[in-house]
Amino acid sequence: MTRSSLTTPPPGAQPPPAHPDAPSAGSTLGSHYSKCFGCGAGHPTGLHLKARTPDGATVEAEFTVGEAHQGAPRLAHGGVLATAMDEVIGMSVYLLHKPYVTGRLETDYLLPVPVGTTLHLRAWCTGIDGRKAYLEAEGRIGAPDGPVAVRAAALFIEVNMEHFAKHGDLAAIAAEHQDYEVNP
Ligand SMILES: CCCCCCCC(=O)SCCNC(=O)CCNC(=O)[C@H](O)C(C)(C)COP(=O)(O)OP(=O)(O)OC[C@H]1O[C@@H](n2cnc3c(N)ncnc32)[C@H](O)[C@@H]1OP(=O)(O)O
Repeated sequence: MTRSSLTTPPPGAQPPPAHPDAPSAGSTLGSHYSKCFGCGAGHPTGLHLKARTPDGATVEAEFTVGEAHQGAPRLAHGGVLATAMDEVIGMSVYLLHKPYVTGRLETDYLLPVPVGTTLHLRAWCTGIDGRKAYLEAEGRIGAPDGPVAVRAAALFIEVNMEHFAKHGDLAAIAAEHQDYEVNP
């Protein structure tokens, strides 16, 4: 991964220990919002990612590239692939058990991804430094140990629920999302 200094954890930053209330090894992770383009089951044209954590530290999901995801004929659009990486990384911050938003997302495209390909996505945290979470992800073609087509590195920033109240719709989160205390 040719990640920049902005997505590289500073010296000494470590992945956090497992949060006691975070999903445990073997858990399925629910969608954080039914209309989310990445994971919402209620989104008519979204990616509908369903994630799980095999070990409490990494998150896995699959994304099958369809007709609606093309850039060049029969090939996945790079922005759609970046969205899938953002989403699987976003799901991995579930394990931190705090609300975060994407601050920066860097993506390497290593192989073209034809329509019909199932990408096996995996994301994990590489370090925490204050409000900053450093995360990485990869998408492998056809199998969990298939060739790597996409890699991403990201900086997520911890926010409080006021972020969603001020800029979005906190009530919609409160109605669906029970993992965070919405009125601390
Ligand atoms: C509970 C429901 C969960 C739902 C999850 C949904 C997730 C999403 O939708 S993400 C959507 C896309 N992302 C966004 O919309 C975020 C938009 N950006 C923002 O709101 C703000 O810029 C935000 C919150 C990231 C940071 O603002 P703010 O809280 O004022 O913090 P700020 O002081 O600017 O930054 C904190 C630190 O992060 C660093 N930082 C912030 N953004 C970046 C960036 N893009 N690149 C590098 N560093 C950054 C700052 O330099 C600062 O570092 P330091 O502490 O060393 O000085």
